[in-house]
Amino acid sequence: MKTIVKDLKSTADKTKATDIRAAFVKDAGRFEKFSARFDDLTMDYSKTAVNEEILALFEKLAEAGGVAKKREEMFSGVAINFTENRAVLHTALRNRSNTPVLVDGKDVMPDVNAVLAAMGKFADGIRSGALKSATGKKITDVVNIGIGGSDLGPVMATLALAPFHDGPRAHFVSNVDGAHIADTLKLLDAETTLFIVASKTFTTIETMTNAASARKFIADKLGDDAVQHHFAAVSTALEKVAAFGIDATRVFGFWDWVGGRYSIWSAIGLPLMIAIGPENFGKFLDGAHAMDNHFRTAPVRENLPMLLGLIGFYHRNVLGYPTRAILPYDQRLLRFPAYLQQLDMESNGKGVTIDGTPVEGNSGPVVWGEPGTNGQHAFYQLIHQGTSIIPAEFMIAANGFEPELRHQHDLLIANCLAQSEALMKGRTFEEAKAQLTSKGMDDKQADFIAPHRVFTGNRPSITFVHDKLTPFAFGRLVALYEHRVFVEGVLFRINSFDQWGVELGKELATGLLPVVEGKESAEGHDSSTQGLVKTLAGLKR
Ligand SMILES: O=P(O)(O)OC[C@H]1O[C@H](O)[C@H](O)[C@@H](O)[C@@H]1O
Repeated sequence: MKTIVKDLKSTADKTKATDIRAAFVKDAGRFEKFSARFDDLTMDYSKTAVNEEILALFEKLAEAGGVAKKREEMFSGVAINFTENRAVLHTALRNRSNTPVLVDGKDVMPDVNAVLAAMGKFADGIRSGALKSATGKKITDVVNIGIGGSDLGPVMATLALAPFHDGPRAHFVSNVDGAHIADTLKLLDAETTLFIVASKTFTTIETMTNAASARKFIADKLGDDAVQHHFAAVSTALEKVAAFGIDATRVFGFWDWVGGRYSIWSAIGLPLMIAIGPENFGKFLDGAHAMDNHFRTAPVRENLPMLLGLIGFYHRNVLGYPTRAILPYDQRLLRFPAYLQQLDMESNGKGVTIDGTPVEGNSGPVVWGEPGTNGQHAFYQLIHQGTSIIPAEFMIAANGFEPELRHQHDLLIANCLAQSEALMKGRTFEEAKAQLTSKGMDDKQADFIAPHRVFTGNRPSITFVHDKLTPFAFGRLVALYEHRVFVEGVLFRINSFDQWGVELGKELATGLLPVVEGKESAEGHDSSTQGLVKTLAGLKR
């Protein structure tokens, strides 16, 4: 591995791989060579610092890193999340071929199918009005109460598939800040609202606190007996759900081999299913399954998640780029960057390898982004001319859902393509100066202004193009990114599936609550924390 990383460095230098602009001038067939296709999904990575030699080294890197072996282990239920002794089987949740998947010798597929069927029945009941509120009314609003993986997936996906949303209105409450639930409840009629309490562990303080507030909302308005008609739950901790008082027929389980950030395919997807219907939810699973099969079988050079992961590793650990921007040219993918932040940063933000030794080089990058074109008018300045190189990942559909607004969609496409072209090509001093003088500026003034209008170019980007953001295409896209994170994690030699880094803050918050409430002294905390507690106490009313 180490020698291949070194070879990648020296080969990138020797072949001047980062001069992407020159590579395009030299080779008119660059797009054909450095793009890959899976059905209608095209991944154009020709605007990154790759060439034939680098690709050959990518193949070696994947081999030396043991990616294929780990991939098989993941798909076949080996406990690759060894710090928690768990299998990693979100792929079983969308295993539409229904081939057996064994965990400790037991096929998990019958349970997966049973929960999916129960979700479908419940979703249909809510959508049709057969499952009524306590006062016999049809449910008009569904509120998902969850956080992290129990929120980001459903909220992101429901927005992404808005054109298919024909069920009750969907709302999402995650933050423990009372403002979140208060602002949501203000919009709702208790009589026609269903709450879904979504928590893998059913202990997460934010979710439990919001669930208690929601329960009070129903009990105050409709009485205690109404609660059972207005709540459902999703969890792996079924006994804890029972203690909360949610009727067993409205509880949908999943399993410890589903990581929170990989749980949208499980019962955590219930609010999405209620919004778009079980059939469309099935198509969403189909798309992910298609990507799973592609990832599992396609050779490295044709394998989209493999290529995406290898390029990600190359950007981070060979070229040293600290962040990457996710820039969907699709307003409905508004929350996709936030979703990928959890998927990627919670998975690969680790400092220790699987051997318990410090990671050599770097692990996962900072992931951030916003949909285009909004980002263009906010932070693209830095991506184009700032001092950090930020690899960008663009995504665009050939077709929107509003044929009458085709002209707007074409404008969206033009913007997306223009950005990646501008990043790659840039603008030289001579070009900038010529532009100015052609507009009548004198030579001296043009010399003075032109440096500010220079773009270095050679800024890497990947562009994904597909037909349309259908449930199938969307499932495929999410699974693509999951597998990319997997590939990078294997190459970083880390466990991508635990999240110990989240724990410390949680522990300290629990300890600080009585201090903030004034029941315990702040003694023993550092002077900054003590000072802040005191300042806040002074302002408290
Ligand atoms: O679903 P829950 O058990 O409530 O967990 C919600 C979230 O909690 C923590 O922050 C974990 O790090 C996340 O991975 C998880 O998604």
